[in-house]
Amino acid sequence: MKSLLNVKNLSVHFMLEEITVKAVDRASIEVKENEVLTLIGESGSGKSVLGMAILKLLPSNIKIGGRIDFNGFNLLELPEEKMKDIRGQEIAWVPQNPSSSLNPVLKVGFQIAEPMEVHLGYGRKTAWQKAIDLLRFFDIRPPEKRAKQYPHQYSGGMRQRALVAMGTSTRPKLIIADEPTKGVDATKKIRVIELFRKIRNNHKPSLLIITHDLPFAEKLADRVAVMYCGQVVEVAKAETFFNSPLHPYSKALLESLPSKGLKPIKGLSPSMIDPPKGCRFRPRCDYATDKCFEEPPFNGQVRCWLYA
Ligand SMILES: Nc1ncnc2c1ncn2[C@@H]1O[C@H](COP(=O)(O)OP(=O)(O)OP(=O)(O)O)[C@@H](O)[C@H]1O
Ligand code: NI
Repeated sequence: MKSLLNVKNLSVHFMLEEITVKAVDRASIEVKENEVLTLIGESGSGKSVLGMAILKLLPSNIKIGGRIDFNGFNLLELPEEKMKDIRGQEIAWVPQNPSSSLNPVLKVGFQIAEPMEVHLGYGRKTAWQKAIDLLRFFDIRPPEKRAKQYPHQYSGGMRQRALVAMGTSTRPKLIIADEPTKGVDATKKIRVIELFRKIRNNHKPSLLIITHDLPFAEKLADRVAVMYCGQVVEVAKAETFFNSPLHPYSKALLESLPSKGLKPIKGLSPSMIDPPKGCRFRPRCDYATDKCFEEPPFNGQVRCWLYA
């Protein structure tokens, strides 16, 4: 499969008054055409920052390094003008909180139709009709009536599906979804899974799904990338990963699942201001040796001296 997105050695540092938060540190991920990559890891490991960096949605007090190649361009070098087109048409961002991401004073149908008018050049009527088709596709019924309603008239699940409809209306090549199961109860989670499967079968985009919900990731992923303290520590095929993870952190993460014994990971997440030297998981790792005070190598799959 051809590569669509290639994030190489990306670093994102928040420059605060007295401190620097190294939220992402030389992270590399690749998303191929028509594949689903899930980015997993504990809260605060830098997943959302990495996702937002791709769309350049971060505040200005950051220092950013590395490159983000998308479809032949390094996004970090693209002017804001061009980034707007990319955001409107080629890469969709489905944010974490559907409630605050829809405009409360605009009809949902309009919010779905507008990007198609702006970016695909559709006339108002055609765009409205397409918005209704999309609402139907995403099971928001009756679509004609729902299109004329405002976000507060929708349930939480419907708002999330409407946001996805909005993000996918221009048939982007890449969809980045941040924690799509956050706040979704177990019975409704299956619908979110179906939703992404449907998008995938329909217009065959690539998906980057950011989540700390491992069972959810397992149901959708072709490949998995694991983040720990701002770094990507393992990348693997989903099936291989969920059966036999390599990195000690990945192993611990899977063992902490209810289905695998609910064994909590010992110790605390390290600081991103002053991360541990060498391997960042070393202070919590059962396999650590003196070697681990040195920066672990990355052989393309796992960042750990055990596999060097
Ligand atoms: N605007 C900001 N200014 C300073 N630090 C920030 C900012 N945004 C995020 N951070 C820090 O960057 C780090 C990574 O945050 P991020 O939101 O990417 O984590 P995450 O892996 O997405 O976690 P979660 O699963 O909780 O969403 C955290 O330490 C966070 O406090
Ligand atoms: Ni996040």
